[in-house]
Amino acid sequence: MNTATIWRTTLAQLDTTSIDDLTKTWLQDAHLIELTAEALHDIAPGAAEQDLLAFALQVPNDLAGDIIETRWQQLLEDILKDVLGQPVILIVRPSAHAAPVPETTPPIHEQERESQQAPRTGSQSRSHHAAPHNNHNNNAYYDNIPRPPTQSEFSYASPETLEDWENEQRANMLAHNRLNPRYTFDAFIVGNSNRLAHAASLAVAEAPGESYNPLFLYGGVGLGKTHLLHAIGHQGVQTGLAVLYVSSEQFTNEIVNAIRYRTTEEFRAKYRSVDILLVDDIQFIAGKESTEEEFFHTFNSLYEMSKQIVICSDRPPKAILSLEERLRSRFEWGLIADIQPPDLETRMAILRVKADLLHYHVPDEIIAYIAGRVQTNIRELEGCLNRLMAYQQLHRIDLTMDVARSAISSLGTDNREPTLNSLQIAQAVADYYHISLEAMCGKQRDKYIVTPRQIAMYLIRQETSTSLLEIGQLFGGRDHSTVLHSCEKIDRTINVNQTLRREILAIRDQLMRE
Ligand SMILES: Nc1ncnc2c1ncn2[C@@H]1O[C@H](COP(=O)(O)OP(=O)(O)OP(=O)(O)O)[C@@H](O)[C@H]1O
Repeated sequence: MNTATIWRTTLAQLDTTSIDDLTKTWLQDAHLIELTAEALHDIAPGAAEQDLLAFALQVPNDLAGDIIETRWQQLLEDILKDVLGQPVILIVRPSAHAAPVPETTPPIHEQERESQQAPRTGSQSRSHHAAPHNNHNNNAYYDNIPRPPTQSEFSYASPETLEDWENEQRANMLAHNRLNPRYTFDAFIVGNSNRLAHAASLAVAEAPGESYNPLFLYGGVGLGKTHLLHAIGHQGVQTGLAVLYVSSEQFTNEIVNAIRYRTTEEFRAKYRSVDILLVDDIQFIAGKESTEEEFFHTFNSLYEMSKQIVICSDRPPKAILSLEERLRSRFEWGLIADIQPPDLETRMAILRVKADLLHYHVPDEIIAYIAGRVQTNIRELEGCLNRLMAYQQLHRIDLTMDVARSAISSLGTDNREPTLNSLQIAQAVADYYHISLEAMCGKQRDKYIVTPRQIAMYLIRQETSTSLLEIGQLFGGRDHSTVLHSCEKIDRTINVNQTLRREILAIRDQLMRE
């Protein structure tokens, strides 16, 4: 895909409903430019060390740069990541600075002057450093790249300043809390795998600090923990609360910098002035002594003030081995809710919602096909849908099952195809209905044999590229029109017969597990 296509695909997937008209125009006029590793290294050395694809987004003017960077950068990076299947860093630059040539670092007093104009918050820091009119500050693109303390940070000590600063912090958090606008409760599909986590998150969002405090959510990669965290945040923001979302990595970087530049007062004030603190990937603080210590005090002071704390992790508190005992026990005070990998129906529902959000019409059988392919990571599931859309649009062809197969297998995600063959499917169907494979593939016409046979034909047609003729041969030498008729019959019936649909989903689920 060239960068123009990547950008077009990204724009197609951006839910523009919440974007104002002016920004939409800027985004339409923007150009995506791929950055070489060298250029990225000069702009953001810390980022260059990570395995990221880097792009500069050339936008029409400084104001566009400011707004897109502050409000939409994260979302654009997320979508680009989905489109490309790889983490992406996006550097927003107004056109005057668009060429991916790094600029030299300005004298330090210039940085100080800029820093004094707007106090830094965790949520703002990236945008502040990378402000488009001073691209040199992209050198400090990530918070973990130490920067010299500014005058405003050193002079921050008297209670009066603290109070002003706190008010400003709250206002900033409301305006720039970096919550992903797509991660709302409305956009979250509830199934058995995430019901408890969803209900608990909703309860916390409705009465922060009152129901479960802390709420500890855990589950595997890409299962919706961050989504729920943001959804709680959005609801808090809507009710005028100060919400702070932070990854434990950011928290660690901030505390390291605060210690280094003696700004721990500022750090503490920031974290203790929030109404809802949302911390992602808490497992990463384990074993980091100063971070754990600081988090312990932050936790206590928010808890004592009945402020809500929500924490996410990839494992339950007990399994975070090097975590200090006093923190572990605090994490267990409230409610611990897990998120399990979604079942096939939930995966299909998620895909349906995501496709609808993209205004992308995807036939049910293709939704089922993708949901069957990706079982444990919803991010990957979305990635497949995005790639399918890009593939179809690039080739300008109708979306058929064959197109879906080639799109997904050509992108290397369909790693099950070679191992899933007709015979396996037939065997799985026979096992499910407790009949013998021989009977199912034979001539018998009893109903208890005929229906499984038709289901097996239907599934083989869906899951493999076996031709109608070959399927017919497998099932006692039936001709291709009989096979086609059977497949069409099952296709029609599952739309009206819930039991049959569930049975087929269960067989498919079982097959994918094997
Ligand atoms: N139940 C769901 N309904 C709709 N979308 C979902 C659901 N669960 C996850 N997603 C989507 O899947 C993607 C990955 O989710 P998210 O980033 O929240 O996962 P995570 O559990 O935080 O992963 P990680 O451990 O990698 O941080 C997001 O785009 C999110 O919107």
